[in-house]
Amino acid sequence: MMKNEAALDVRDLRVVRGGREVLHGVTFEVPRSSVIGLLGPSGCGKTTLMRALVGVQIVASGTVTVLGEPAGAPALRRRVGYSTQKPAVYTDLSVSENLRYFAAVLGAPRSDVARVTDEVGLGRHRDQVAATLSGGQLNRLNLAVALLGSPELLVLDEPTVGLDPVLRQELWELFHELAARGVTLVVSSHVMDEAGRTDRLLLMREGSILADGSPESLRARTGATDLEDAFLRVITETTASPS
Ligand SMILES: Nc1ncnc2c1ncn2[C@@H]1O[C@H](COP(=O)(O)OP(=O)(O)OP(=O)(O)O)[C@@H](O)[C@H]1O
Repeated sequence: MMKNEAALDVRDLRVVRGGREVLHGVTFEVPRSSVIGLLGPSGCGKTTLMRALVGVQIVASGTVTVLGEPAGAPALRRRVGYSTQKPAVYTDLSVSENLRYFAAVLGAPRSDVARVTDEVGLGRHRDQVAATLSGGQLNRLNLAVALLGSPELLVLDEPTVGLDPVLRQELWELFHELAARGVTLVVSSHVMDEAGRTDRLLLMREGSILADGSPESLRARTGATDLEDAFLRVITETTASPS
C-alpha cells in the first residue's frame, strides 16, 4: 500500500445543489496522520465538502482524490469512515447489536465491536436500545460505527455536537490518538473553541476556503490570540481586498 501519497487532494471542486453553486472551486491537500478541522458558519458548505470526500456528492467539476483513488471508488469502501451529522443507526437495536450489524456489513472483524464501544466510552450502555440513548450517546454510537474496520480516513460531521466538555475533550484525545496511529481525520465544527485542537484548519465561508493553516499560523497571520477573532479578521481581509 502506498503510504506516501496525500490523504486528500482536492482540486478546483465545484458543487451545485438545488440549482445554486455551493462550492466555488475548492482546492486543498492534506497529508496523512493529521487532524484537520473544517470550520465555518452554518450553510457554508462543510457537509457538502464532506459528502464529496466520501464520494456521495455529485460534483459539477474538479477532482477529489482520496488515499490515491478517486473519491467514492469501490477500493475505498473499507478505507474511509464517515459519520453524518444525523445519527444513522437502527433505533430499535441496542448499541452492540447496531455495531455487530454494521461490522458484518463492512466486513470488519467482530472484535471491533468491543474496541469501538470502548473508544467512544459507551461500555455501560452496550445493551441499551439506541432509541433510549441521550443525544450525546447517540452521536457517540454514530461515531463508533465510523470507527469499525479501522479506516485510514475518517470524515466526521460535527461529532462533538451536544457533548459536555469532558466528553468533547475525550473525543479530541481519541482523534489525536488515531492520528498518531496514522489515521487522517477531517472533523467539522462550527464551534471555534474546537479549532485550536486541530493540527490544521480549513476555514470556510460561503462555499470557499478563506484560510488554510495551523491554528498557530492563523493566529500569527491575523495577530489575533483568539481563533474566533482570527476568523473574523480573515473575513474582513477577504471582503476588503477582493482579488
Ligand atoms: N439538498 C439540497 N438542495 C439544495 N440546496 C442544498 C441542499 N443541501 C444543502 N444545500 C445548500 O448548500 C449549502 C451548503 O450546505 P451544507 O449542508 O454543506 O452546509 P454546512 O456548512 O454543512 O452547514 P451546517 O453547519 O448548518 O450543517 C447551503 O446553502 C444549503 O442550503
